[in-house]
Amino acid sequence: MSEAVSSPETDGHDDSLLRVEHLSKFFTQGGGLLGSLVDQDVVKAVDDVSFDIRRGETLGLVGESGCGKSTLARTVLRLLEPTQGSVYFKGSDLAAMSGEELRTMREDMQMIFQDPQSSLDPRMKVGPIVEEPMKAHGLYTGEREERARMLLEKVGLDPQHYNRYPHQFSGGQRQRVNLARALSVNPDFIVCDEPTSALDASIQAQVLNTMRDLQEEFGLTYLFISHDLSVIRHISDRVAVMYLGQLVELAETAELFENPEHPYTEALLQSIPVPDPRAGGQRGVLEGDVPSPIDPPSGCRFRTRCPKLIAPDAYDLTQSEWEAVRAFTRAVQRRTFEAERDEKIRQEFFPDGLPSGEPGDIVQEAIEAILSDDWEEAESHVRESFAERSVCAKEIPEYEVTPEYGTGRHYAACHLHADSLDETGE
Ligand SMILES: Nc1ncnc2c1ncn2[C@@H]1O[C@H](COP(=O)(O)OP(=O)(O)OP(=O)(O)O)[C@@H](O)[C@H]1O
Repeated sequence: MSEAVSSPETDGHDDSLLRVEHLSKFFTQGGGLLGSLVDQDVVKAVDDVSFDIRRGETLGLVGESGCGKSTLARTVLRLLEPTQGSVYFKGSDLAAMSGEELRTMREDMQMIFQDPQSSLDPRMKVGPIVEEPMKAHGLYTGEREERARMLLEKVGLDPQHYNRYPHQFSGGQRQRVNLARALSVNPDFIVCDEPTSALDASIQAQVLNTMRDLQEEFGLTYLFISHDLSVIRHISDRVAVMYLGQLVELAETAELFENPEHPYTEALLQSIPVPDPRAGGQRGVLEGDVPSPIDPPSGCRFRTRCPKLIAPDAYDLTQSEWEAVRAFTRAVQRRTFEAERDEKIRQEFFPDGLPSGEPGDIVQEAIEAILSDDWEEAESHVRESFAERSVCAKEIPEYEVTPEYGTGRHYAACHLHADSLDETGE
């Protein structure tokens, strides 16, 4: 099992601006009539996440809705108290900071949200909106208006717009106002949470380009969150992929897109809509629902949806036998076929015959349970006998693989890389 240093990219680069170590954020919800602790559910929104962000880079964070991206961002900024773990910003542990120290540090860490409409006070003119953080931090006294006008121009607006109200701007322009506002206190680090998701594609590209120009001019470092892989590819130097509260892959952008090493990343990439569907782009490769973060799967969290689940060592199955067993197991779990004759089920899933020995007996018993309409029995039998005996269910994967593109490190949390030379945690 890996140790603290083994998680992705936490090897303390000298140029790290931010280092996140084993960070977790759990929420408790529910509770019985008497609010008893026993009945409360613990939502593991972020669970043991480690990475670093280097000065001047953009780290993209991508994953499906609900995987914990926003919670991670807020916990990194300590807008939410971490349940466990540490965040080092410029080498200092944010958790150990007092109120005043944290306040000063916050000047350097700003956040931009998705919906520019709701984050701008409709009753305030944009000039004072941009000046607000300067006031709050007691900065640039006597020169705030001048600075606000300068920043409006830098983000691509007219300095004369200083006296306009938010409703007089388009969505893209409002997001530019937000950018100016975030920049007003001269931060080093900006967390951008889906900043362009509410915008049309062409406007989105313009705002992203402005963000890149500003990054260069002001020496900014971004953590850029999006569920949209094309946006992530456009803006990021490195990309972290998140699934069910954990990072599953982290690599330089070209490496991640050209050489994805985690089945979840592969599935995400294959589900990007292709401009011409007749060109043969695959769709719908991500089967099934994301499990609940209250009771996530053991071992690899993606295993319950993984098309590459590894065969249990306990059985001596050929690759094609295992593929048939795996397809049967998934179909039983999802009840995607009719309970008809024994022969018909065998024909559909095992046209070359059942595997010999114990695995074959298990499949036969599951088929019999299905024919007696006891799907639950069949489901638990195949789950306990196959899925839960896989290394994917038994061990948490943490590996480093050799990159094909670039020179950066490539972290891939998948047991398929157990043979990889650079296994972490040794
Ligand atoms: N305050 C809270 N109390 C309980 N559960 C929460 C709370 N905030 C978030 N969650 C849960 O934590 C998980 C992660 O949510 P989060 O909003 O961080 O995901 P996300 O990846 O940012 O999703 P989206 O892209 O939809 O914003 C979800 O299951 C969510 O329901």
